[in-house]
Formats: sequence, structure tokens, C-alpha cells
Amino acid sequence: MSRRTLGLAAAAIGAGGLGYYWYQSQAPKKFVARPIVVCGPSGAGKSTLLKRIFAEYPDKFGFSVSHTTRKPRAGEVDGKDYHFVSKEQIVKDIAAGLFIESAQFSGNYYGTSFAAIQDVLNNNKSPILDIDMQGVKILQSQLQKGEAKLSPKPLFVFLAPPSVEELERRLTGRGTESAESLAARLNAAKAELAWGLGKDNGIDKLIVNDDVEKAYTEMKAAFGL
Ligand SMILES: Nc1ncnc2c1ncn2[C@@H]1O[C@H](COP(=O)(O)OP(=O)(O)OP(=O)(O)O)[C@@H](O)[C@H]1O
Repeated sequence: MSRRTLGLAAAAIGAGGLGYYWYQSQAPKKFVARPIVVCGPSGAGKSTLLKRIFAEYPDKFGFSVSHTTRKPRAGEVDGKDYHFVSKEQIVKDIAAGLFIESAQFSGNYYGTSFAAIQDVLNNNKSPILDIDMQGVKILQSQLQKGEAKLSPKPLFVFLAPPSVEELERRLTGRGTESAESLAARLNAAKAELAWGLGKDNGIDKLIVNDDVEKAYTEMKAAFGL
């Protein structure tokens, strides 16, 4: 091979390498379905951002179907709107550790089972879990002890407002809270924020929602989009 041909070959290999590098950096990241926990104080913007995610990527994300002991309302379908179960059944299943979270409201039980989350994963979608700080702590401790029936391991995202003052402005602006509820939410928010912004809380990604577009872009990147 002449020196000129060698030079051309080296240039071609170099260009090929560059091309490969360009392809790698341009190629979309591979989306892998996994549970995603989104937490953060009330008013941080969880619903706002998650609504956008679901609207833009309906085939990649899903909510799990909750269980309830309340009676179905007209038009509600068992297994679609809720898994309608008896009180005896849910109490037994909660005790057996089959639920990631559960709560009682006005005499009825509500909860999210690990199986319901698995159903979403089986459809190759990432289940998104919007749970509070207490729920996150319980889940993390279950995961550590190997008790949580959740695989792959969830991604934990904490959404923070830029400040408590701004959070108060947004909650007031949302117009959904009474003075009492606002005070309770702000009180809880301060504790949640201290935890979310602190160290060793098991949070994989902290997103500060000062600007919706910026926060949305960061959320998409964290979700592998
Ligand atoms: N970056 C932002 N800048 C200004 N306002 C925002 C921003 N993000 C959200 N908001 C507004 O703040 C209010 C609270 O947001 P949102 O309801 O999404 O919070 P949330 O975290 O889902 O609260 P909750 O846990 O109580 O359901 C809404 O009125 C929303 O429009």
C-alpha cells in the first residue's frame, strides 16, 4: 500500500471512528421499563410534570391499578378502575406484605399491591409511583431487607420547589386548599424538603422545579428518555 493509500485508509478509519462517536452521542438512550418513584412536597409540581410525561409517552409509562374495599360506582370496571376486594382479603394481604402502601379513608381501605406494579412492568411500561415521604422510607427499608417484591429496583426521584415561599405561592395559586390544609401542607413540606435535600436518603435524582420546561427536560433525562 502506498503512503498515500495508507494515509487515506487512516483518514477513513478516523472518520469512521468519528462517525461512530457521532452515532453514539446522537442515538437515543435505550428506554428500559422500571418502577419510578416520584416524591416531593405537596405543590412541588409532581402532577404537572407527570401529566406531561403520560401525555407525551403513553406507551412507556403507566399507573398501577389500586385496590379498594369501597363499592364500585356505576361504570367502574373491576381490574381497570380498581381491584375491588373485601375488607377481610385486603387486611390479610396487607399483613402478608403484598402491598407497597395502603391507607384508610372514610371507612374504606385503599392500597397499591406489588402485583399491580408488576402488571404494568409486564406490559413493558414503567409504573410511576407518586408516594409520600413516609411511603418512600418504608419502601426503601423493605428493599434493603429484601422484602419488597419489586424488580428491577426503582428509580427514586425527588421533586423540590425552589423555596418554601414559592411553594406557598403555588399552593395558594392552585386554589385547592383551605387555610387549614395549606398550613398543614406547608408544615409537612418543610420536613419533606429537609429530607429530600439532605444526604443518604436513597434519592437517585433531585430535580428543582423552578422552571417547568427545565424541570421537565431533567425529568425526561432521569427517566431514560
Ligand atoms: N415550575 C413551576 N412554576 C410555577 N408554577 C408551577 C410550576 N410547577 C407547578 N406549578 C403550579 O404549582 C401548583 C402545584 O403543582 P402540582 O399540583 O403539580 O403539585 P403536586 O406536587 O402534584 O402537589 P400534590 O402533592 O398536592 O398533588 C399548580 O397550580 C401548578 O400549576
